[in-house]
Amino acid sequence: MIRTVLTGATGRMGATLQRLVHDAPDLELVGATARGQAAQLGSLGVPAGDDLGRVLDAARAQVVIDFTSAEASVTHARQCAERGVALVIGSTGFTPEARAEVARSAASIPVVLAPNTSVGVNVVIRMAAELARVLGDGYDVEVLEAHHRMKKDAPSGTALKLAEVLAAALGRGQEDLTFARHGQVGARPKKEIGVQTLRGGDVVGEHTVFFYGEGERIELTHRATSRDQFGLGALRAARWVTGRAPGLYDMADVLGFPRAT
Ligand SMILES: NC(=O)C1=CN([C@@H]2O[C@H](COP(=O)(O)OP(=O)(O)OC[C@H]3O[C@@H](n4cnc5c(N)ncnc54)[C@H](OP(=O)(O)O)[C@@H]3O)[C@@H](O)[C@H]2O)C=CC1
Ligand SMILES: O=C(O)C1=N[C@H](C(=O)O)C[C@H](O)C1
Repeated sequence: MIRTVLTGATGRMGATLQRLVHDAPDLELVGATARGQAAQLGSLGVPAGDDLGRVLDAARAQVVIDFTSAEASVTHARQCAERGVALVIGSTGFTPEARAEVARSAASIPVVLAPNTSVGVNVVIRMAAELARVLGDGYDVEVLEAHHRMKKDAPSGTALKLAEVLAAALGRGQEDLTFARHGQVGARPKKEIGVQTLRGGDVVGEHTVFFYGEGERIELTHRATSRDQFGLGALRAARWVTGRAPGLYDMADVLGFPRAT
């Protein structure tokens, strides 16, 4: 049994993961954390609280699954590194500096950092890169994402990953990404990759890549209708990362895909 700790266990993903770990034959929940609502975790019967370090000291964990926030995940990565515990991070909203801090922790433990743990989305990311390579510069590329009204970061981590992978496939850079348009923006620069955000209701997560050509367009869409696929992918990542060599990995590594970027 893989001894597993969940951070953010009271959250939307945390609640999903509690159920999935409970149902998994090869994973055992040995600890849990939350922030303001940590008192709710008492009924789990495992070490719990608002401090991952203390929970890890009591739990003899092998892996932590972390869906909280980028800020919290940086601290969690440091706490795991200090104790030699493997880590799966699903949190999004990382600044380049926060990501670099996680990479520093990953020098001493294995870390999977994945803005989207659904297998389907990762297949779409791969297909999007392939389409971009085949279609080349003759098509205008736009990424559209939609999420529930409670989501804090924008654009989604998945949309950013798609944009990064598309830019790499087309030989473009960060300077070609445009995150919003308003006012007299002028004609669309040929190399621009637009990333647009919608927020509302209970949308679990939707991403579309548009390739707009002359007289045709191609749309590649993933729609999540439940959080279970994110959770099942995170469990797959937890099994894969436990016992690995230190390093910063992503879902492409977990799924055995060649790295897109
Ligand atoms: N990789 C993927 O496939 C997916 C990624 N996500 C990402 O996962 C993250 C969480 O999403 P979601 O579950 O919807 O968010 P929620 O707001 O529902 O849950 C966040 C959880 O994290 C806890 N938390 C926040 N800050 C801290 C902290 N400093 N220390 C400990 N616990 C903390 C909260 O505790 P409390 O409630 O007590 O404050 C809560 O339990 C987001 O970044 C989201 O974008 C979401 C879905 C899929
Ligand atoms: O916050 C969410 O809900 C989600 N966040 C991830 C992201 O930012 O890409 C993944 C998923 O679409 C749900």
